[in-house]
Amino acid sequence: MPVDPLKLKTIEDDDDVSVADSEESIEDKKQEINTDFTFSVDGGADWDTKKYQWDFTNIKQSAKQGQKATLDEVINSKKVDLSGLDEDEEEEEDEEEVREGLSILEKDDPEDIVKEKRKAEFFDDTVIETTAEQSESFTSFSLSRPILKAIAAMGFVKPTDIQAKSIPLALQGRDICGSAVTGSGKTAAFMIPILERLLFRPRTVPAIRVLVLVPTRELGAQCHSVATNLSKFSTIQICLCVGGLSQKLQEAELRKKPDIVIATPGRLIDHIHNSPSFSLDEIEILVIDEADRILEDGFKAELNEIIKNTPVKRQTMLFSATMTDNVDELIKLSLKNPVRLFVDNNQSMTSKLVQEFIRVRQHKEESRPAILAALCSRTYQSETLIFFRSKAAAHHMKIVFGLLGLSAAELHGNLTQFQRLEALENFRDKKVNFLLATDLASRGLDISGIKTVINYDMPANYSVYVHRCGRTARGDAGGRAVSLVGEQDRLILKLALKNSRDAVKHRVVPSKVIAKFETVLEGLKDTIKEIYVEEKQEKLISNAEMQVQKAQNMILHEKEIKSRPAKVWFQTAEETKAAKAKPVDPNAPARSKTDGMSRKKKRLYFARQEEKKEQAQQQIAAKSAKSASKQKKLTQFSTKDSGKQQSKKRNLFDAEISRKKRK
Ligand SMILES: Nc1ncnc2c1ncn2[C@@H]1O[C@H](COP(=O)(O)OP(=O)(O)OP(=O)(O)O)[C@@H](O)[C@H]1O
Repeated sequence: MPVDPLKLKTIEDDDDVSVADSEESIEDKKQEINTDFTFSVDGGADWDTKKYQWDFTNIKQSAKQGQKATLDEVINSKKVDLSGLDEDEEEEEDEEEVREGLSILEKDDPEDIVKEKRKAEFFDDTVIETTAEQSESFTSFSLSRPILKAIAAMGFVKPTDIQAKSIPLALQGRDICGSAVTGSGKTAAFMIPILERLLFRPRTVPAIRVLVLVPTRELGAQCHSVATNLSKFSTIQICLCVGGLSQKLQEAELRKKPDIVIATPGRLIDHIHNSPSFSLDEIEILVIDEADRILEDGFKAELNEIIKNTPVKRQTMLFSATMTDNVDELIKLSLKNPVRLFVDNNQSMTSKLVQEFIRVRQHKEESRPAILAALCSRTYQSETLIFFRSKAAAHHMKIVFGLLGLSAAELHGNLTQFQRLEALENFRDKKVNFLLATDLASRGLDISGIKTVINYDMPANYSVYVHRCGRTARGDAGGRAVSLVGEQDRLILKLALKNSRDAVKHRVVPSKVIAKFETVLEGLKDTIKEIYVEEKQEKLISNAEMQVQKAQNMILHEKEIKSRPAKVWFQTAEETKAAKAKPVDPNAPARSKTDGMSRKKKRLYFARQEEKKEQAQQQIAAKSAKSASKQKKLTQFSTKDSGKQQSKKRNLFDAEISRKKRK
């Protein structure tokens, strides 16, 4: 297969690192290649004992700290005593199989056949077998010593499946669409071959050759940490360009032309337009991590702008646990003969994950805070990550948890970058037992030791559910995902059941326990109000202080400030607004019925669609039952039985979630 001759050399079997770059000085070479090192399979640790942990110490230094957190002090002074609340009632846990009746989710759309045909034409689906050696050791990829040494230092002994499959192809310069379950090592799957190829870069003229796009700042920081560790025995330079960190420092780093830039789309575009001399003209490898997220509507305009600025002749690699293979979405990335590497069934969960569901009845929606408080006080008391749909809900619960004496950090977009990184570190280092987060934390974050993920409310779609749950049960570790499921979440529940590999559980929090916690929370209402008032006052004071500081700066440095060039953004304010309102691409596929709907409306819409499908199926079943009864005229249904049928129809949700099979 002809591969585009990229400037970055592709490693062939007979290539030798020591003669690769005649321009490098002997000192450089010594630094890069330590010939004493030999890769040993016993040298590293396995999943459980691995040494590597991300480190944000340097990154935090360039993040603005913002106002000092006084909230914790206020909450602590108002804490309540919960002792005696969890005396007698034991939480029930019912094991059950709830998979029956899921056939309605089977695809029977004739359009699928056309789609499959297009995929077959678009992807290079030649089966690429991984050799036994490639699955057993990193040495089989002919990697250079500095890379092997770093891999060993990180405690990696054997490549994971996605690594074994993607490393040889990426080394050949092939375009890749890669998917494997959460926590399966996708970052190293693209970073190892990139670093290996960079060892062979021409050194005389520095250039930004690799761009890694990530959807969130935290994921960027984590990816930067992995790349820095994997390249620590080389001279490869890596720059992190994400929002919330000092733009000035980033500009200075970019001027030095680092080999790799890891960026979030917004900050990258800011640099393209506002940092003199920065461009993506020399990019030879583009990686889009969490690609399905970056291909979503929210990032569409930004992605188009970035792609427009990168050379067409490049290697492109896309990775995600829920990777799209929708050809329409991928075509605009001008992939060349891409290989589809779907290691697990795309959308599937790791087999180490236990999923539990707690039903929240429609008239009991307001019990969610009490259910969560009960779960976290009694059952999941540490190493628990809790997801909320909104920043306000996560923050509210942070106050509630504080008052209940449950140590928690919050992670969402209303915090400064410094606070966000610190929250992550505090949770990772077990300084707090709970992390209360929005979907900002749902993708990619790798925090070892998370035992439980709780979905306080279900996300808008199933792939977000997969990513949220994927924060636990990573690598070889086990984990549990506990979800509070309301009437409107039936579709996601069904998909979760359909795609789960093992039994799922139905957890019942005893109503007496919920009632007790409801009473406690009711008693806290006034205190919570007081805290909000204090918080608001604190914010007003700090805003006023900021204004004063700004005014002082203006007085002192007016000339310099006014002479700064005005910032440029690739869209006008109107265009940004319009982009949010309608698809930017005139050739984009027609809007789906749910486009523009709020998440709540979307969920209701999907639930209603599901209901309609079910009703249609039930009608068909009823019709065939009727015709069957006609043939056997003597058979009479008792009124009791038909009553049962009726109630079964009405309570299909009940049947799904609470059909019990005690073990
Ligand atoms: N070959 C390996 N051996 C042991 N540990 C590994 C190996 N490769 C990666 N890891 C570790 O596995 C963990 C998960 O890796 P990573 O975050 O890259 O997963 P991922 O597949 O990108 O997950 P997600 O889909 O959630 O983003 C990390 O802690 C990483 O250090």
